Amino acid sequence: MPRVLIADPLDANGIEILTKAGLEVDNRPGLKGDDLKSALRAADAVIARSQTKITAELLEEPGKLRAIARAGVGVDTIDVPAATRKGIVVMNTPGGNTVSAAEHTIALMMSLARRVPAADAVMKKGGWDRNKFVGTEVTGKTLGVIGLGRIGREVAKRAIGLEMKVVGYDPFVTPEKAAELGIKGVTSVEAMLPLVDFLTIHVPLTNETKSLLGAAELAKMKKTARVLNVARGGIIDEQALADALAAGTIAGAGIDVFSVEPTTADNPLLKAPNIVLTPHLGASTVEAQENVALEAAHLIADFLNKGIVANAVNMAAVDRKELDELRQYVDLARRLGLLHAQMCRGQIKKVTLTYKGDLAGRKTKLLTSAFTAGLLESRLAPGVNLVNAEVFARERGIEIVAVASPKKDDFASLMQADVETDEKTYTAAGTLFGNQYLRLVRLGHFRLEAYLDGVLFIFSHFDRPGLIGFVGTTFGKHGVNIAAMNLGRQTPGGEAIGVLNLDGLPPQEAVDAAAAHEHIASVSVVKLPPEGEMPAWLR
Ligand SMILES: NC(=O)c1ccc[n+]([C@@H]2O[C@H](COP(=O)([O-])OP(=O)(O)OC[C@H]3O[C@@H](n4cnc5c(N)ncnc54)[C@H](O)[C@@H]3O)[C@@H](O)[C@H]2O)c1
Ligand SMILES: O=C(O)CC[C@@H](O)C(=O)O
Repeated sequence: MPRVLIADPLDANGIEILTKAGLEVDNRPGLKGDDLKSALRAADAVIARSQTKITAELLEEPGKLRAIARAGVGVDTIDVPAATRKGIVVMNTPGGNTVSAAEHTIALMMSLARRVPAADAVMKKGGWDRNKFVGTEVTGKTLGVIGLGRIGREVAKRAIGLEMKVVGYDPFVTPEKAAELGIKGVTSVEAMLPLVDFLTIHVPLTNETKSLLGAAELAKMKKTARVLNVARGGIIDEQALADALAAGTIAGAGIDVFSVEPTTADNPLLKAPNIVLTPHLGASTVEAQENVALEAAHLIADFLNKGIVANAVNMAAVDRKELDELRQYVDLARRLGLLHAQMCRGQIKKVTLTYKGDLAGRKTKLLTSAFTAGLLESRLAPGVNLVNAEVFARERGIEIVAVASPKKDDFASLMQADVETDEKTYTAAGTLFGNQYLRLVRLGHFRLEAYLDGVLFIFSHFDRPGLIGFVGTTFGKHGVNIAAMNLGRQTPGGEAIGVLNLDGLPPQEAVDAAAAHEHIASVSVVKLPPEGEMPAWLR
């Protein structure tokens, strides 16, 4: 029974989905250090919220772990490159907490504008001061939104409802699209800074967005402006913000997220004036927690039970229907990769995969990954799969190019793989006969129809009478049975290729004896999985 570790508190409905899906649930939120490490190794999948940081160190020996689901949006709490290298798929649940995060942003804005938390604290200490807490209206004020994705747009929609003017910046949203949303698009953060009364940030934490708002940026804002961060700690430089608040060059801040969580006593924002703080509560509503828990549980159950990959941040999505339709082609792609790995001589530089005919319109990213996994799996330690194959190829300096060519030639669908090494370019192409039988239909410039399973003896030769008989007799002498034979040639008497499907691996003496024939130019023995045998990642 596959096991799922629940690393952070998860809504009970999510746990129920996992149990009903026949999965064993290891519900131990809050594990740390070695306990977390061993729980991760013993699990097939893990569901985490933002408290648990899944680091490269935790994934060093991943054991059985195959999937990580983030019950939330930001995957900055997971070392995605490390997970990818280990072949672990990382999925998230965007959308489930969008409304909650947007509403929390508005809550912080209104709290700041009307100084609600400060007044509340004074009253609870017995005070009654009606002059100290004079606020500001938001109506007619300008809100700047950095990041016009799901949450940024929901915040903008609510701000428009509050009769605010909204300006927005997002490099992936055109000014026309922004205008459709009632937002005035600007072309840079700098252009927005002097205009706004409130500024809110809704971008992921990346190398590019780290310290997006530092001392220089804060200095460009109005002294009366207030800033909000319900995205990620570190996007606003905390020391620079604390200094600006203390100097009064910024009027206030509402902050939900911090560079170190839980915050430590030395966080400068804890002592800053005019600031409203919440401990990463953007997604903490009954509704959001139920949404993300259900979504994460479904993602994991579908992945472990059916091989469906959805919302993955490190591989192409694969739905059930696509997987069923493409499974044979994925198998074909991997086998072509395995074939090339065993035939190619020299250092592999570049792979060009051409998807022809009907295949051109399909989800070929999956096939590209499968080919690459096949190409690398015999050369690397076990663990190469659809998730990490292309990363490994890139790291080895192998360029992978995929080309779609809808024009049909001899076959309705064809996958051709050209592998360029420092010695020559090797070509092989395959297709499915009757939509299920895998066939090798091109090798170099020869056409053939060979099986793509078991042991293949491939020999390029000159088409001469008696040569095929010689090869058959040679293998016969060594007790090797030939199950099938396929020949391709261009002209009678010219260059030709032979592919024999053997019932077992031929002894080296038989191979050497065949290779010694004066009209045989080269030989390769290729071992492929038996027909229908697929790796775990494809079953
Ligand atoms: N506080 C919380 O509890 C909480 C809850 C949910 C999400 N979040 C955070 O909010 C972030 C945004 O979530 P979302 O669902 O809106 O994500 P999203 O992917 O829908 O939107 C992010 C937007 O940021 C834009 N962007 C990226 N880099 C940018 C840059 N340098 N400048 C301007 N725009 C840039 C992208 O184009 C995208 O449109 C998440 O990454 C997550 O870290 C926090
Ligand atoms: O786990 C949480 O509650 C926070 C989630 C939030 O930060 C997110 O990125 O979705």
